[in-house]
Amino acid sequence: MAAVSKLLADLPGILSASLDKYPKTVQDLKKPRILARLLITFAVLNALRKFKTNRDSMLNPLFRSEQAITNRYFHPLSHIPSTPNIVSIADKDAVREILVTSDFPKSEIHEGLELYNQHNLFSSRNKDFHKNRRRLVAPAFGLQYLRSLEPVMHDCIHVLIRKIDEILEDPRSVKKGTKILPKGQINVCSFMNRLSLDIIGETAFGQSFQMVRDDSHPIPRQMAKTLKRSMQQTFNPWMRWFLPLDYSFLRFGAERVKVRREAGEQGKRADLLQFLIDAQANERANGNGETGNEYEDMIAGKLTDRAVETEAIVFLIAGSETSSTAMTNTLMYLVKNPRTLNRLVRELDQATANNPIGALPTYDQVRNLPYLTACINESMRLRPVAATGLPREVTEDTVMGGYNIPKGTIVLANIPSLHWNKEYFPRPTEFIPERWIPDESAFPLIQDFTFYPFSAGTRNCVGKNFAMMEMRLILATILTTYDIEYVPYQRDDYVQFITTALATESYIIKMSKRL
Ligand code: HEM
Repeated sequence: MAAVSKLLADLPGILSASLDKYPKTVQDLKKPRILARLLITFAVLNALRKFKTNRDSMLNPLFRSEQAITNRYFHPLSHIPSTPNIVSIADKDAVREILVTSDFPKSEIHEGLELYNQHNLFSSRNKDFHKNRRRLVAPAFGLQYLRSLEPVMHDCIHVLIRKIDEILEDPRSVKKGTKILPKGQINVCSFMNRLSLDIIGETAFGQSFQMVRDDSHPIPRQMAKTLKRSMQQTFNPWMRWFLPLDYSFLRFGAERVKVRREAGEQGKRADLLQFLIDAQANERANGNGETGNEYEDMIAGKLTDRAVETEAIVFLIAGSETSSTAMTNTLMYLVKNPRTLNRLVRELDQATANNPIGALPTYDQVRNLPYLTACINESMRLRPVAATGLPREVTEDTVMGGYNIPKGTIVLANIPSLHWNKEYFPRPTEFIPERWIPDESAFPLIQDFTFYPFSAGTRNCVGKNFAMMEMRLILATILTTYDIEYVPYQRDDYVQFITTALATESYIIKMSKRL
């Protein structure tokens, strides 16, 4: 202790000595000393605060004071070792082993998505918890239940069509402060993002964010900022000292659940939130509800009130940018490949030929269209949402692809490399939807376990059916309502924080109403 206090006392001198190499005046000499003192005070205060939060969360695993929610000084990755222990794997058999056969648990990095310091379906590494929670939540994404969401999705898509029409008519009718594009041009990246937020808002919280209409709801923006910053902090831990994370968007989830509960029988509607509330009520009625021991309830995956709020927020995080990026990418590949675009439009026109004017394509009309599915698959092959791969932790010494992998190693199922491997996908960088249609493909049949846009095994995407339904409905509507065309000279590179998105958050295409 004495040595530490001596070091602290000497530090300003040590720091300022290096800064003072060429002091000019007495004032110049003092400045670095003051700065050094300030920095040390700041560091000590933060260390104390971090220690306290750490201690609190160790004493109570469900530590959930307002401070823990809104200002997480303790980050689960703060003790990650600095030596690299990650192996990136793109061999199809090894990837299958990681995700399916051995079903290795998710890596520590996923804990960055723990909310209220509790496990949730996406973040948890605890297999028992995950099994129990997934059993409760998965039926919400069954095809039967999803069908009841079609009218909600249609309502949101109608708003999109109205908004696009408005902008095509008058390009200045965008939100104040947004760049006004030349007449006939639409930023589809922005609209796909806003539409998927509205849909998940409606289905997971019973309320659209009205992002398509107004683009001004604070919650999506605040959430995106926090998650982005959280990922930046994972790789640059020093940022935690200066930029605390703002988790106040969690309150939105809590408020929406409260509103729904208070509305009682009359407020019931068929959506994901109602499913969670009903599942909780069923568990309680069957005597399988919470025991009152918060920690045990969490590990057992019980649907506590907090769990209902958290899972709804998880749907918002996992189910918005993912679908919107996949749709933007598909539109981007289509405008760059007019022959493919024409063929898809023909398929959609045929499927919806009997629709009255203005009616949107229905799920029944689009769910089995081979070319539409092929185009979506091909775009997710070229640009998988998990662009940096899926990290898993090896729980015992193992041999994979002839290599010894010691316990504790992070194995990264490198999905993009797998998808771009010419052994599995000839002419891998080209957008060729025909490769997904066995009768038409010029290539050998696509092998099993080479395509993982939604991952695989126990941790595969629970929202896959939801996403496919949403993407089919939206793409079919856009392509049967508008002619679309490529706009040259724009960036289309992408970045990944939690999921993948276009770096510029913009992709512009020409649109005109079809006659
Ligand atoms: C095109 C759209 C989507 C893609 C490509 C996608 C992809 C993925 C992938 C690759 C994973 C595994 C992540 C990992 O192992 O680290 C995953 C998990 C998950 N996704 Fe999706 N997703 C999409 C849409 C959705 C939607 C719409 C929802 C919800 C409404 C959703 C909810 C989830 C959840 C809750 C998990 C965690 C499942 C578990 O661990 O049991 N996703 N998704």
